[in-house]
Amino acid sequence: MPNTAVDYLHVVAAVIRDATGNILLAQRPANKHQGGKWEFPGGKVESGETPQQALSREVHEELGISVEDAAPLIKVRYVYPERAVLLDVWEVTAFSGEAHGREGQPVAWFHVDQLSALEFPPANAPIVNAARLPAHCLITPEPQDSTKFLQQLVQRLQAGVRLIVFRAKTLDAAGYVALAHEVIRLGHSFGATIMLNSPPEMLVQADGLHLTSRQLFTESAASIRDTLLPGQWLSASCHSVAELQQVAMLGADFAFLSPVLPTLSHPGEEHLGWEVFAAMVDQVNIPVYALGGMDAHHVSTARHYGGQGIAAIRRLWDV
Ligand SMILES: Nc1nc2c([nH]c(=O)n2[C@H]2C[C@H](O)[C@@H](COP(=O)(O)OP(=O)(O)OP(=O)(O)O)O2)c(=O)[nH]1
Ligand SMILES: [Mg+2]
Repeated sequence: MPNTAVDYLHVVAAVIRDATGNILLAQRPANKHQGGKWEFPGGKVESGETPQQALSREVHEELGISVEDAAPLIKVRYVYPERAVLLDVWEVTAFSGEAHGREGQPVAWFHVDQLSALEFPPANAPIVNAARLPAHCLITPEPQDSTKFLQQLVQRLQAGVRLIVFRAKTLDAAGYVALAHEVIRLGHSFGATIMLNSPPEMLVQADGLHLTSRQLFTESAASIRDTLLPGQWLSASCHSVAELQQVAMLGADFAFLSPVLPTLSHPGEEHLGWEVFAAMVDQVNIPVYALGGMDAHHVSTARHYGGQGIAAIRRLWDV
């Protein structure tokens, strides 16, 4: 929860990707705060600078490259004993020049899967998650016919979907397990991350557990993180700041916040709108996907308002 009484030092940091998706990291000089650890290049915003100007300046000073395209990725507040920082993280998707450590610091390109094995400053866990997570998340619609469902799933995987919450409320336990087995097998053949709602016997093969907002305040939720294997993701659906804060408190890795826009399934229902979405996301340090009325075109808007990207059911399924 952001503590407004604290004076946060505004720091910009860059998740710089090359054409293959690898990420550029630098090692903090030993004599600096959090010295020796890997970091996303960046530094303090100087007075009179916009965050984007500070980002371009820091990246050029530290790496000798020019930022050509950048978009907000995540904001993280963290209170160290020595100082409180607001890490304002941008994704740099286009740059010119050859990156090198201009201040003598080691720099290296890493595959995203290598990131979780590196030592970062303690504030960085949500940034690493945001860097690893895609901008789109597919929540599966209720399966009517298993064969057709799996064919459509393969099409979505072929189209590039890499994060999927497999949800099926109408199947019985045996039906869910049987279909989950196939969803995991197909998803993994594309390198996709498959999240399940339940049940535990399938969870060992899946990449994580997704909680409904109703499950967030139950007794079992408090220790749910401990029931997962190392490296498995925990996520949840939210509709309020209280729920988002609970998700962060449970140690979850990401959340969905809905409904951001009017939906086809609940046309008359009240929705948050982008400004409220942004204000709510700003209260927590975890990646948040906008859900409700979203399609693939809303990704840059979602990022602009502080989101990780968009999550959708029908509009990512029936394309
Ligand atoms: N750049 C960067 N800073 C981070 C990360 N994680 C993290 O906790 N920090 C903290 C460490 C520092 O307290 C602060 C960045 O300040 P800094 O001293 O490196 O800033 P700077 O590059 O402007 O350095 P300087 O000119 O003052 O030497 O943010 C990260 O991933 N990247
Ligand atoms: Mg720096």
